[in-house]
Amino acid sequence: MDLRGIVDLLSHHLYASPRVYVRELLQNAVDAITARRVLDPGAPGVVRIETGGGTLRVHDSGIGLTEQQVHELLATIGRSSKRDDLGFARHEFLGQFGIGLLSCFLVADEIRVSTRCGDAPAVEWVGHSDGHYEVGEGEARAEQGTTVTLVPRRGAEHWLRRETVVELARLFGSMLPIAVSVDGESMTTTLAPWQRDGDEPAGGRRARLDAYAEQVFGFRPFDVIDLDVPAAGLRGVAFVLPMPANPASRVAHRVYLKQMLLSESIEGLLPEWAFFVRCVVDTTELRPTASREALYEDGLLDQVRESLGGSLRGWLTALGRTDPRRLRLFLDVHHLGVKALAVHDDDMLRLIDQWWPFETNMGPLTLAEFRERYGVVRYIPSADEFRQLASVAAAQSIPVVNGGYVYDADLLRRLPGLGDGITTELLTANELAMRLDPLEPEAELAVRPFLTQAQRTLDPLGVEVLVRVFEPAGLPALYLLDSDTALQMDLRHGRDDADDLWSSILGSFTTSADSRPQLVFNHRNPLVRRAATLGDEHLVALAVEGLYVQALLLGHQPLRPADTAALNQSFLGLLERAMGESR
Ligand SMILES: Nc1ncnc2c1ncn2[C@@H]1O[C@H](COP(=O)(O)OP(=O)(O)OP(=O)(O)O)[C@@H](O)[C@H]1O
Repeated sequence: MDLRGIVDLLSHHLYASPRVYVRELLQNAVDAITARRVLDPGAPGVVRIETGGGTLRVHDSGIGLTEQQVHELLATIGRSSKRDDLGFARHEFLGQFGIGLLSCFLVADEIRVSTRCGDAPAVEWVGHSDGHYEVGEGEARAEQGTTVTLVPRRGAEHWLRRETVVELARLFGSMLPIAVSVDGESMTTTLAPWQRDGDEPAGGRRARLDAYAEQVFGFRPFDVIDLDVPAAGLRGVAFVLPMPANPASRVAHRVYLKQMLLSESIEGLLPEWAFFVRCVVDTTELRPTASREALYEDGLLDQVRESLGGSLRGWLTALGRTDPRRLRLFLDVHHLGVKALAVHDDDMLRLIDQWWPFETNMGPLTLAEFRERYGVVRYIPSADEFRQLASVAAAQSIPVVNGGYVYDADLLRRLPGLGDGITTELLTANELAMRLDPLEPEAELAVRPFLTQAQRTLDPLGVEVLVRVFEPAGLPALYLLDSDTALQMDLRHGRDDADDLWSSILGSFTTSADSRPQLVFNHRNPLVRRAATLGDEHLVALAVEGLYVQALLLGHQPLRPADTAALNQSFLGLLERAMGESR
């Protein structure tokens, strides 16, 4: 068979980079040692890699191959000694597909395998990338095991250089339980992040993990969370990011399979909401895809995802119980993620309820604190409306929460679902207007002429005029526009400006009720009282327009061209009157 097509397939479609050849060689060496130790548990376990001299040599003290196995296993694509009689991957091995050795053709033109199994004579197999191979008598080997020699392809020599091999052997093999060396230098670390050493001093493990996260992920973790899913033979550590993460960004984790690095960028290991951690895990049971760069989506992976999500949730709730100050610090950075989660998860909603300070018109308070002080959780679902109403509501002693930030209105709506007799209530501009005190009948009668004239002045601007008594007395008028009315106004404007078809479509959304924004004059305000008793109609009109625009500005409302015209008219008119009088 001509292997060139197969090599092309592997390099362009299966493996992300030729660097995986080191992983595949290490993996075969480790598997061979595992196989030998099944028969002889005390057998040596070393992998020595040598560079230089124009080739790369990988020696292992593994089980080796007989001549018959060489013919059967090395000369046939897809043949593997690591599957059982039924064709299932055998649990103790890393390999299973019978194609890994071919990845060496990504960097080599020739692969030589010199091997001895037990007392059988040594054999040498030489395979070429064009598909032909020879099998012959091997050089005598003092030790049982295998040496794989790669003769580089032209242009691929750099993949076999010492520095590259050291880097790749460390990357893929540093956590292996078997000693790996390159030109005599050890590649294996003493302790993997998920391992514990009884002799390690208190705080020593945390310092070690912090250093690991900094080196591998580039950040000093806010905290570390141990992960353990026995069903998947999974152990690991989740590092909590110390900075906000974009919930939409790809979250990739480092996954080891039986302590050999599978990939640095495995997605889908955790639930989507867990974007605030990066993990390093080792698993014995999850299955890799043939490229070994992703995990096979199966029921076990689902189970792992759920269980790891549970560990993160458990960490969060425990933090709330044991160290609320740190939980607050965590929420400062990751509240968006936790809120996203709380939209569907009661435990997280409780956490937000207890620990996340909301903006309220009585200062920042958690919802639990708010309830304790004021009972009903009254909230305004839009930040603009909150800004408009907060101070007036406060002056009437109506405490209210700003539910206008991302997820907040959803969370507030869900809050009563937590039970414990929690009640919430929406506060709209209209409701606030209804809570302002009406005038005594006599006073009401006295202001009627003023009200009629004010209404006439503001009719062209589409505003309804009211007079009420409210705090603070220093505020002459309040502009109230709730979101429903604002929508209706937008639709009406759109309908007036649009062509027939579009305007009939918009018309079907507008309600027949004539909802207009309201300007509420404050009868407690001395200026308003004076204006109400003025006989001078022109001056009243100027004052009403001026107070109207001031109320708009206080309510952070945008000025339409008609509002700006009213502002000019009132300002210039009042100036003129003032100058005329002083003349
Ligand atoms: N160093 C080695 N010592 C002993 N046998 C080996 C060695 N390298 C390869 N083999 C044999 O060659 C077979 C094919 O190896 P190859 O790497 O192509 O596939 P695999 O390891 O079985 O599976 P995968 O494609 O998943 O890596 C192995 O199943 C094994 O029997």
